[in-house]
Order: sequence, then structure tokens, then C-alpha cells
Amino acid sequence: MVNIPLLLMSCGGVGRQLLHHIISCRDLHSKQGVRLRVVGVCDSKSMVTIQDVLTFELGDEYLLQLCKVKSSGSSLNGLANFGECQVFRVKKSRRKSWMLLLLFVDRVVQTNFRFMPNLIGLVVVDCSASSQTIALLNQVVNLYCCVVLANKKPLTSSLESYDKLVSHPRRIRHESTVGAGLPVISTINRILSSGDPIFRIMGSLSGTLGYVMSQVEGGRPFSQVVNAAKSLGYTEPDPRDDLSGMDVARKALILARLLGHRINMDSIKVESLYPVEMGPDVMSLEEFLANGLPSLDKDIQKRIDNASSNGNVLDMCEVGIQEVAKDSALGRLKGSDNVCERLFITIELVLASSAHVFRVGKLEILHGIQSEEVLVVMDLVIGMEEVLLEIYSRCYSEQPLVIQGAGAGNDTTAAGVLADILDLQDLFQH
Ligand SMILES: NC(=O)C1=CN([C@@H]2O[C@H](COP(=O)(O)OP(=O)(O)OC[C@H]3O[C@@H](n4cnc5c(N)ncnc54)[C@H](OP(=O)(O)O)[C@@H]3O)[C@@H](O)[C@H]2O)C=CC1
Ligand SMILES: N[C@@H](CC=O)C(=O)O
Repeated sequence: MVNIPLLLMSCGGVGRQLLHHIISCRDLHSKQGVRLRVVGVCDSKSMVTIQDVLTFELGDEYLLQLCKVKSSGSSLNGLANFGECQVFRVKKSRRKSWMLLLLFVDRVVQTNFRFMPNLIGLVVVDCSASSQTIALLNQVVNLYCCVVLANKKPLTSSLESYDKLVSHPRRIRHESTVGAGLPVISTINRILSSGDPIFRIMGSLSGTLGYVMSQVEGGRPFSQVVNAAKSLGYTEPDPRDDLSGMDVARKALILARLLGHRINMDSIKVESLYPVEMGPDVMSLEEFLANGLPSLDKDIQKRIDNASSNGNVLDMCEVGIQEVAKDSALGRLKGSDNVCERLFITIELVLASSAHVFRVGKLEILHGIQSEEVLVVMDLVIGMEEVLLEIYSRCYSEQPLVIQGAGAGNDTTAAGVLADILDLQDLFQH
């Protein structure tokens, strides 16, 4: 039996769903000869672990209890010590919580290495949406640990940090960072490693924006559908990450870096759907949801009405939302329900998506136009949280390789994370 010890950073929507998936797949994994042993779970304020990670793990019942506590909105602090399970509380200092985790990981690795040299210590799974985990992740990759990410932030901070994180490519997986559970990253890696150069990626990669804009065009108030998308688990913990285009920009950066482009977030221009005074630095999330968001309803509706009275459709692009002619290339993408957002690294825009057979929006990364140029264009699918990605390479030049399906939601995201963890099993002890 292959034993894979796991430390899960987060116990939010995706984290809890992952624990449920792990528990419900016990029989399946057992038939496959794998045992996923959860040895630690933490949230932003506390950590639950066991002392002897070689012998014990957090039992399934305890994990379910932990999920229940977190679903009710409480902190892991609310859990009592039970048997081998110990709860560590960090009241104020986040730095301390980071140190606590690092000490834990270090201890696990030292303990493992004492008995099993040359083997991987544990898998650190980051399903948070925090950039506070970056420092820890950069440390653990040096401790012979594996890293699995749903969190996009560690891959989209500085290039130096990115390089560190991916310095052991066999030990890192991050499928769920782009397209949730869809096999986007692994497909691109397979194509690249076979020496087949990718020259264009086009796609629609925001489940939230696709859902929101389609519902709004269907007559529902903007604020209502953003809240619905949040309840459905499509949005980022702070939906402003979606509405500002930042979430898509992060996906674009992850893909661009995967293709070898040495670029940073500041190379990607985004245009937000809300004004600066409603940004996270100015307004709390609670205030934004309660007051900011509803105050945008009229403006968004007005733009939609204007667009329809002009015979146009709404298009979200480099200057935010704008109208495009219904019979224009963009307007035809998906009937009258069309939204487009362009995130571009060069100023020049290419609407290469215009003749696309699926008539859906695109995120587009083109390269090879000029040596330094990378172009990212995004245009959103209306009517669903589904995403679609086309990959053009030498082997897939006329007919692109297409990946399509649900691209947001806790279930599919956690499934992607689980598949990533299992993909690492060869590095662990039999
Ligand atoms: N939902 C989706 O469709 C997809 C989501 N993702 C990514 O998955 C991630 C999780 O999303 P979601 O589950 O909705 O988010 P939630 O807000 O529901 O959960 C985030 C969790 O992370 C914990 N956390 C915050 N800071 C830290 C920290 N420093 N150390 C450890 N844990 C921490 C939070 O703790 P606390 O409970 O104390 O606040 C919370 O439990 C995001 O990065 C998102 O981008 C990726 C693809 C698709
Ligand atoms: N908030 C994201 C979720 C996946 O990354 C989206 O809406 O696509």
C-alpha cells in the first residue's frame, strides 16, 4: 500500500470538499493500493495535527466533524483535542502560524527521513486563497515535500518565487489553478514535453463572469447573480477578484509562464467592473456585498439596455464593458449573449477568436508574434459556468485541441486537487 501523508492548508469550500472526496474514495483508493493519510489541516488561525504522523492520521470521523465546524462558520479553534489530534491556536500573529506550520512540516520530514531516506516527506496542499502561504511553500519544496495547489497566488507572485516553487517539477501539481478540475495544465505539459510548440491558447476561463453576465442579460440584477455565484462556489472568496478580472489575469499569467514567458502580473492589463472606491483596500467585503454591489445594478442594467437598443450586445473588453455590433465578429460569438474581456500584455489587440466555431468567448495567449510579445485576450461564455480552452500547436494547428467543461465550483476543483495528489503516488513509499 502506498501511503501519502497530507497537510491541507484551508478548510474552506474547496478544502472541505477535498476532505469529503478523500473519505468517499477510501474503497476505491484501497483497491488501487493507495492510502491518503491526512495528518494536518489548518485554517487562517489554527492548525489541527497529530504528533506521530508515521503511525497516526486524523480519522475520518474527526475530519467530518472538522468540516462541520468549519461549515458552521467557526474556526478550527472550536475543535477539542481528541486522542492523538491536537489543536494549535494562533490568536493574532499570522507569522507565528506560518512558523508553526513550517516546524510541523520540518518535523514530519525529519521523522520520515530518519527511517526512509530519499523519500518524499508529505504533500502540502494549498486550497487557500492567501498569499501568506507563499513563503511556507517555498520552504517546503526544499524539504523534499510535494506541493499541490488550487491557490493561484503562489504561482503568480514574483518570478523569483515562481522559479523556486517550480524548481522540482516532479513534486508540484496545480491542475485546479486553471479551469478547476479540467486537465488543462497536464495537457499543456504533455504537449510541451513532446517538443510540440504551442503557439496559441484561446479560451474562456472565468466560470463566474460567464455565469454572472448571462444571468444579467437574462434580466436578473447584477448584485443578485454575483451573490448566487458566490453561494454556488464559483467565485473567489472575495468576488471582487473575479469582477476585477484579476482571477482571469492570474490564470493567464500561469498559462503564459507555463509556456515559458518571464512575465509578471503588471504585464497584464485588467479593467474592473467596479470602481476603485469599492476596492478591497477601501471597502470591506461585507460592505461591498451589502452596499457596493447593489449600487452597481442600475449602471450595469443601463449599459445592457443601451446596448440592446442600439442593436448591440455587451462586451467586456479592454475598456471594461462596451458595446459591439451584433453582426461584428465579437457580437456573433454567441448570439446576442456575448461578453468579452481582453487581457493583453501587448497593447495591440487581435480578435482571432472571431471565426470560432463554438461561438464562445476567449482567453487568448498568442506568442511568436514578435519575440517579446504575448497577447492574452479573453472573451467570456455566456449562460454557464462552463469554460473552454483551445490549444494550437504544430500537431494541433488546423483543428485545435479543445478542453471544455465545468470550470468552477468546489466539487470539480477539489476533484482536480485529489487527482493531482494521486498523480504523485510514485514518489511515496510502498
Ligand atoms: N471555487 C472554485 O471554483 C475554484 C477555486 N479555486 C481556488 O481555490 C482556493 C479556495 O477557494 P475557496 O475554497 O472558495 O475559498 P474559501 O474562502 O472558502 O476558503 C479558504 C480557506 O483558506 C483558509 N486560509 C486563509 N488563509 C490561510 C493561511 N494563511 N493558511 C492556511 N489557510 C488559510 C481560510 O481559513 P478561515 O476559514 O480561517 O478563513 C479558509 O478555510 C482559492 O485560491 C481559489 O482561487 C481554484 C479553482 C476553482
Ligand atoms: N472564480 C473562478 C473559479 C476558478 O478558478 C472562476 O469563476 O472561474
